[in-house]
Amino acid sequence: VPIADGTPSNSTIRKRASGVTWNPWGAAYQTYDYVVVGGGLTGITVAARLAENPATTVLVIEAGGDNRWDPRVYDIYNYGQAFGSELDWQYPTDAGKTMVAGKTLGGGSSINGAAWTRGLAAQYDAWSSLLTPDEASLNWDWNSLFNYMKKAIYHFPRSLHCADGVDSYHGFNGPVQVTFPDDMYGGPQQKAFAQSIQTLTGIAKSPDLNGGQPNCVSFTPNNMNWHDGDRRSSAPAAYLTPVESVRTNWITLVNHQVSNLLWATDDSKWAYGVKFKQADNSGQDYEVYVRKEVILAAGAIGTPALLQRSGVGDPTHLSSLGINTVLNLPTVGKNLQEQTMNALGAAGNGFDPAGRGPSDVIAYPNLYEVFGSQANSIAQTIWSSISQWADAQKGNALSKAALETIYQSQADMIINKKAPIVELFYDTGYPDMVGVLVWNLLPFSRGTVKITSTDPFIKPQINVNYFAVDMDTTIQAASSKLVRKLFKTAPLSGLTTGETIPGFSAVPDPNNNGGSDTEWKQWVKNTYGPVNHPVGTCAMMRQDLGGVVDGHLKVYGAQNVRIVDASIMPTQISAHLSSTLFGIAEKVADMIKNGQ
Ligand SMILES: Cc1cc2nc3c(=O)[nH]c(=O)nc-3n(C[C@H](O)[C@H](O)[C@H](O)COP(=O)(O)OP(=O)(O)OC[C@H]3O[C@@H](n4cnc5c(N)ncnc54)[C@H](O)[C@@H]3O)c2cc1C
Repeated sequence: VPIADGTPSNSTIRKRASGVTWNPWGAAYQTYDYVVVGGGLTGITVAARLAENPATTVLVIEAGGDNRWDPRVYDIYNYGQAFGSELDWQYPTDAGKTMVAGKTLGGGSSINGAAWTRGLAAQYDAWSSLLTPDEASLNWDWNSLFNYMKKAIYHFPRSLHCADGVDSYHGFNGPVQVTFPDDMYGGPQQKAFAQSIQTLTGIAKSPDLNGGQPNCVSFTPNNMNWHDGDRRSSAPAAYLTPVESVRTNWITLVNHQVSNLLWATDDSKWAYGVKFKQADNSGQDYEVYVRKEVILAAGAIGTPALLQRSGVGDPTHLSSLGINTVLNLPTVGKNLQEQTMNALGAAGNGFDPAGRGPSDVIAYPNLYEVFGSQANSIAQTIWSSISQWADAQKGNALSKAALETIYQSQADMIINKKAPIVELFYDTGYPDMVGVLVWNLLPFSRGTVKITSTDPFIKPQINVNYFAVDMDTTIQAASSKLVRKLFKTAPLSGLTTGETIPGFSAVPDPNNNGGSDTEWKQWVKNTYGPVNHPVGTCAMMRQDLGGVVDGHLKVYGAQNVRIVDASIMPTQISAHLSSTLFGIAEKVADMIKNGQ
C-alpha cells in the first residue's frame, strides 16, 4: 500500500519510495533507468515487466489517482459510473461530443467495458507492411502478437449458458484474469441474438473469437477476476497490486501530470527527464531524470499533446505557439481514428434476463454480411473512391499519397480479407430491454489532436472528423438498419414487443423494407456518440507514410523516447483494443529488455 518517504524536502539525499505514492518528493529530482509517462493500460504493463529485473529502476507518473479500491473502478457489474467524474478526462471533441478516457491509475483498463476480443490475424500482419522491409524481422504480425496477448492472461474457462472458449487461444500463466462473469445472463436473450444474426446474415457462430478470426458471432469473456469476487482485472490489479510491496525498484507516483520532456541542449535529441506538476495544477514544477529511456504511455490523446508541448511535431503549428521545434515530425497527432456508436433498442416481452452485469455476446459481420446483394457495388465504390478520400483527408495525414497507401491496405482488409466492418454488441437492458450497440470498426475518416496552448492543463483540440468520409455513415446506417431487421428475426423477435429506438416515427418504414438509407443516415448522425477507442496519433509506420515511431516504437530522430500506448496502432482493428494493447506492451517490454 502507499509508501511515500514523506520527507517534503528538496534535498537530493533521500530514501527512494516504492509502491504507489502521491508524494512528489518520493521521486522528484532523482534518476531512474526508465520513466514511464502515464500509468494506464500499457504504461503499467511495460513498467511491471521492466521492474522484474531488481537492478532496473522504474518510475511511473500518472495524472489520475489510485482508485483501485473504488467501486466505480473495480465493479464491472455497474459499468459506466466513472464516466463524467474526476476519473474521466472528458476530452471535448468536434461536433460537441465528449470522449471518455480513464484519468485514474490503470487508465482505460480501470473504467472500460472489459470486453475481451481480438482482431483479424491479417490486420496485425498488415502492420508489418507499413514498416520498412528490414523491420519485418521485428515481427509486428499476428503470430508474434498472439503469443504476447496470451502471455498477458490467465484464462479461466467456464462453460456457462452456451459460453465457451478455445483453450489454445488463451494463456494460463499471465496476470490479467479473463473469464465469464459469475452472474452471467442465463436468460434466452443472448442465445436468441446469436441465432437470429446467423439466420439474418449467414454469419458463422464460433466458440471463441479470440483466435484471429473474429468474423463470427460468439460469446466473449471479460477481464475480471473470479478469485476476487469478479472484480475488474485492470492493468494495475493484474500487474501492480500483487508485487507492489516487493518490487522496491518500481515507484508509481499518482496525482501528478507530466507537462514536458526535458531535452539535452546539445542537439543530441536525448531526453534527460521530464517536468511534472500536481495534477490539480497547484504547487511547484518538479523534474525527474532518466538514465535510459523515457517511455510515453499517456494514451492516444495525451501522448501526442505531450510531444507537441515538448517541441515534437509540425514546426508551423509549434512555432505558432512559440514552441521551438526539437524534432520535425508533422504527423504527431494526425491519423486519429475513432469509431462512432449508435444504440438501438426493443422492448422486452417480460422475459427474465436471469443475470446481471456485462453482456457477453458480440457479432462481427463483414461487408458481405452487412450489405448482402449490395456488397459488390459498395466494394467497387470503396476502391474507386480511395484517391478522392485521400485527397479530402490529406490534411489529417502526412500526404495524399501516404493516406492512399494506408487506405489501400484498409480496403484490402475489408474487401479481400473480409475483416469485420461493424461490431454488433448485444446489451441486455441498454438502451431498452433488448439492446444492440452498433459501431463502424474501420472508419475512413481521419482526425487530429492539436494543442492550442503551451499550458499542459489546457486540453488539446481533438478533431475526430466524424463521418467526414460518407462511406463511414453508409456503413453505420446499413448496420443500424440490419439491427431493425434483427429485432424482427426469430427467435429474438419472440422476446420483444417491438423496436423502440429509433422507433418508426424517427426512422419510418412504410414499405416494410427497413426504411430509407437517407433517413437512417440522418438518425445515425443525430444520435451517435464516440466509442472511446482512439488510435493512430503517433503511428508505427515508415516515415514516408507519416509514422511517428519505428518498429521498435522509438520516436524517429530521438535517442531515447519510446511510445507504447494506443497512439502507435497505425490502423483500427476489428476488435475492442485492450487485449491487443496488453500484447503490444508485453512485446515492447521484451524488446527493451533485450536491448532492441
Ligand atoms: C469508456 C471506455 C470503454 C472501453 N471499453 C473497452 C472494452 O470493453 N474492451 C476493451 O478491450 N477495450 C475497451 N476500451 C479501450 C481500452 O481501455 C483503451 O484502448 C486502453 O485503455 C488504452 O490504453 P493506453 O495505455 O493507450 O491508454 P490509457 O489506458 O488511457 O492510459 C493513459 C494514462 O495516461 C495518463 N495520462 C495522460 N496524460 C498524462 C500526463 N500528461 N501525465 C501523466 N499521466 C497522463 C492517463 O490518466 C491514463 O491513466 C474502452 C475504453 C474506454 C475509454
